[in-house]
Amino acid sequence: MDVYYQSKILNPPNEERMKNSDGFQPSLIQQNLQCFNSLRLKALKVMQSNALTRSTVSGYSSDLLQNTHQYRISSNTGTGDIPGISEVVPKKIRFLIVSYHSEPICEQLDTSTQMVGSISVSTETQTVTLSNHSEAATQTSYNWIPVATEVSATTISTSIQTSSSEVSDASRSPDSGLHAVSVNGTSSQQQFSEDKIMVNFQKFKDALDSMHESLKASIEQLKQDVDRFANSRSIEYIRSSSDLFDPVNIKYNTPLDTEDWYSAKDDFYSTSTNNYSHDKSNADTPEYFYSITDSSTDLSATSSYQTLESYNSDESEFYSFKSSYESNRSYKSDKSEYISFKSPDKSSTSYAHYYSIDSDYDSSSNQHFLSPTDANEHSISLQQNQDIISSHHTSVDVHYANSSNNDTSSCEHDTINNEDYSSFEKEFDIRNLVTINSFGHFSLDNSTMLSMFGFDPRNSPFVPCGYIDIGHLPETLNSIVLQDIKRSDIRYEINDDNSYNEIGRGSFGVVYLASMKNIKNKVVIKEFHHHGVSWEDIEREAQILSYLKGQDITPNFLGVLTPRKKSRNYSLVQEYYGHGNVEDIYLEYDLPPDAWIIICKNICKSLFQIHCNHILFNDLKSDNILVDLNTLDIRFIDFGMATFRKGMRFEGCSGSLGECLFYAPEVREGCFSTPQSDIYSLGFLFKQIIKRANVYQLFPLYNSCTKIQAIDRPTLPEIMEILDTL
Ligand SMILES: Nc1ncnc2c1ncn2[C@@H]1O[C@H](COP(=O)(O)OP(=O)(O)OP(=O)(O)O)[C@@H](O)[C@H]1O
Repeated sequence: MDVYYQSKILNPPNEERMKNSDGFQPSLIQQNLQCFNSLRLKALKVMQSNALTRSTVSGYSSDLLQNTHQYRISSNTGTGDIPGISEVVPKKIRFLIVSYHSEPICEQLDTSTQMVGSISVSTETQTVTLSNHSEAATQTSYNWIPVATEVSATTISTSIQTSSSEVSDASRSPDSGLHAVSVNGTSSQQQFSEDKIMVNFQKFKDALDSMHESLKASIEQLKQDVDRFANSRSIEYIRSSSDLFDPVNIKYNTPLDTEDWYSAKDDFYSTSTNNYSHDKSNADTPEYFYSITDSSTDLSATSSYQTLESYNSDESEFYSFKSSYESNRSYKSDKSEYISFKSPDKSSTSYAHYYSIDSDYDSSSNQHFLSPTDANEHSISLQQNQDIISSHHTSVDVHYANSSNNDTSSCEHDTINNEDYSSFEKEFDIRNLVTINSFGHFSLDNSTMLSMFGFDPRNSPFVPCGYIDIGHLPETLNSIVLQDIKRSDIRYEINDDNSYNEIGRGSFGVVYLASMKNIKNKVVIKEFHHHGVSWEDIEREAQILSYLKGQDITPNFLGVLTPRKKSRNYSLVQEYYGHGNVEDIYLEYDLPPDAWIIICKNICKSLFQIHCNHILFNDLKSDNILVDLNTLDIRFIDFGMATFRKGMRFEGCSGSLGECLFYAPEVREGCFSTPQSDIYSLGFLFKQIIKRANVYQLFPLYNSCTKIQAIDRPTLPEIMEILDTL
């Protein structure tokens, strides 16, 4: 107590101190906060403009091969069950990860589960389709407007599972496109009774129903706007997708240059993800096509793309595809109009369109021109962007009409075969072009994926959760060189009985107090048990500590101490910090609630910064957080479970984790951890602080952070916002 009150006078407020501290990087947090805020603002704006009063839906997949699924249905009334929260947390849309699987979900299904329904969200067609498989083919489609257009996928398929009888063949097949039991926010389907799942399903349906009502008017409005654009040069765009998700062909009359409206819906992954998320049974239908009709010249052309086969492994992805361009007759290139397909990002442009037929490619604006913009240009060329493709093969079949007439029956024929990795270019005479068909395959390796996306969409749970990739994160931390500490520089503190002064003991080792040459503060030596902890584990923890060094997240990390005897293990050396861990503090000190609130804020701030560095802590509990009672600042220790850029998963030991209640339920069930699972553990810590230190203000936060469904847990910026009001 004394220490605390004294500190209030002697030390500047914690925030000031952090700002002035050398290593602290406010930009990291600020940029991420900006990202969160812009997503939220965008969402709020859409909700307001659509008069969404009750609920809305947003969802996206950030994965090319269905591994990571982002899905959110947020009912604004849904937060009402937490006392006080509905006032504090206004209508918001959160972007939380639901589940993440590195292999097809079917492997995680118990044989006693049966698919009872599926939810498909398609940003391509802007529909949500609910299918209830337990009744005879009930399927309902809803229109929607994606609220977050920065990252969105074409289609997300989500299945609802429940416990009973057999898994259907469709859901077992890795290629079925049905995956991720995300409705409950986790893949822990066994944990829910059938009733509960049906109730949840109903809740989803209700939420979608009301969303549908609210959005209907704005969709109508959108259509009217588009119609208003139509002018005398009537070009008809017929846009369609697979009938599975879009039973209605949308027909719009727009002038050719209304590309903004058109491309607004072409989100980041639209063309690419679209191809991977459909059911195999749909393979005969072109999965993606544009059909363009120019009524003034009677020209029509169709461009289509279809994935024939795709798979991924740890090392690479492989796609085989068929794409074609077909026009009803040769094109009279005396027009200056052009149609452009614009993607917001270079990588998606190359990815989605490199196989399409380009007359021109403007890399600065990322535009592809399907027809020449200049009357004198009569050629188009096939291009591939070499940068992103690590292996490639394409064969192209080209048909020309005889140049003198438009008789397609007497076509000239040209075939290109490309077997090597280099880029190729071939010019065609567009005036007589009738069809181009190309078949091919390409694969992307991991490093290519990283260079394209800035993160590996199959691994990183951070970007989908709203954390941006600031600067260039390294792919791994393996290149960090660890500081070797000289044993002669260390002096262990000795007890009266000549034993080393042991200040802590955990499952992985013993922590001794010592002093070190040239280091003013005391140091701690964390010596790992000889058995059960490998050098690789120790090295990984040390690399994470080095990576976070200087950011005031951990006690100052000094390096690694090599054992003198073979019977001992390596040790990590850190500066001594604070007055004990959180558990020690609530057991030994009687801090007032407002001091605890400050400690909680500091914990959240540090955890947020850990996440901003794309690290998951994975072991958040009271004895892994040290508190300085002078400043009420904190430091995280024990990064033995932490992971960089990816989630952590307990392999096959869900039973033995029964005791570890601070782990999120989805993690206990064997799913990969995410920022949201750290938040569950944070909620569990709040609960302990409430119980041990009587800080009842934290109750609503404990409640929301420990929601069973990861999607229902708040994000760290939201938690910090609430803590600021306490
Ligand atoms: N830098 C430090 N400054 C002060 N005390 C420390 C420091 N590092 C560790 N300790 C003390 O030692 C205890 C055990 O440390 P740590 O959690 O790193 O060990 P562990 O073997 O990994 O434990 P666990 O069983 O939780 O995994 C801590 O709870 C804390 O009380």
